[in-house]
Amino acid sequence: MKRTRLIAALDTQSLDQARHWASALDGHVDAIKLGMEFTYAQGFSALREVAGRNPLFLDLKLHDIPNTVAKGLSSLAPIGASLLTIHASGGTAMIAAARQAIDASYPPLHRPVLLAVTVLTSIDEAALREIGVPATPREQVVRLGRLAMTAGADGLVCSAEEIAPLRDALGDAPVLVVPGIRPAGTEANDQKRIMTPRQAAQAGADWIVVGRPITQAADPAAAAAAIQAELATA
Ligand SMILES: O=C(O)c1cc(=O)[nH]c(=O)n1[C@@H]1O[C@H](COP(=O)(O)O)[C@@H](O)[C@H]1O
Repeated sequence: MKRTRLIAALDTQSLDQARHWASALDGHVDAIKLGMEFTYAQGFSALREVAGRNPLFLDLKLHDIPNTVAKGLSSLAPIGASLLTIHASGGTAMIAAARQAIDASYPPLHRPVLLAVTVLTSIDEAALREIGVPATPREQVVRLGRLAMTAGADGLVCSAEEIAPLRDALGDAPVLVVPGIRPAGTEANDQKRIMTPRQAAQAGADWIVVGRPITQAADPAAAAAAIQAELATA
């Protein structure tokens, strides 16, 4: 069975903090995720420095009209990210424009994995209803996942609860990236749809994304190593 890989989400505004975490985690994680908190505070030039030799997951969750998303993605090409995010709820035209922009702007051997975020892991059924979506998270994730893959995404961001229904609906094709991961005994924080690293690996996640359970641990490297051990024995 394929190995589930670990992405550490380094959510901070501080360059020193991000550098410190990245160096402590070197060799313990398979990729580094930097998102809007870090990028808005430190700018794009700091991204590569922090990721170092690790693959960079640049998580900016683009969601706009198709032309703006396409041009935004082509502006990101020089950074050389390995994974990028857009919101699946931007719809077919936006996702197709993102696909075209990636194919046109990135060298074929260095194309990032284009991930469509389905339903955020901080959203539950009540929150979906509040925004006018009369579906369970699982139903909505499968609906958006199918739409996004048909429109040209390479993969999907979902919670571990939706891995099995997505595999049933779409097979092995989508790269599944799974946040909302909480090792046993850690705080949920603002996450609603959570599972342990082991559960996500057993369900078939390609990558798990872990932020605070690593970065807020007394020893982040030890926390990451413990998660890797859990993945290896899942
Ligand atoms: O796209 C993401 O990475 C993402 C999607 C999602 O649905 N939920 C989610 O938590 N994330 C990101 O994954 C990370 C989770 O962080 P922790 O909750 O601290 O483990 C954060 O950086 C979020 O921005």
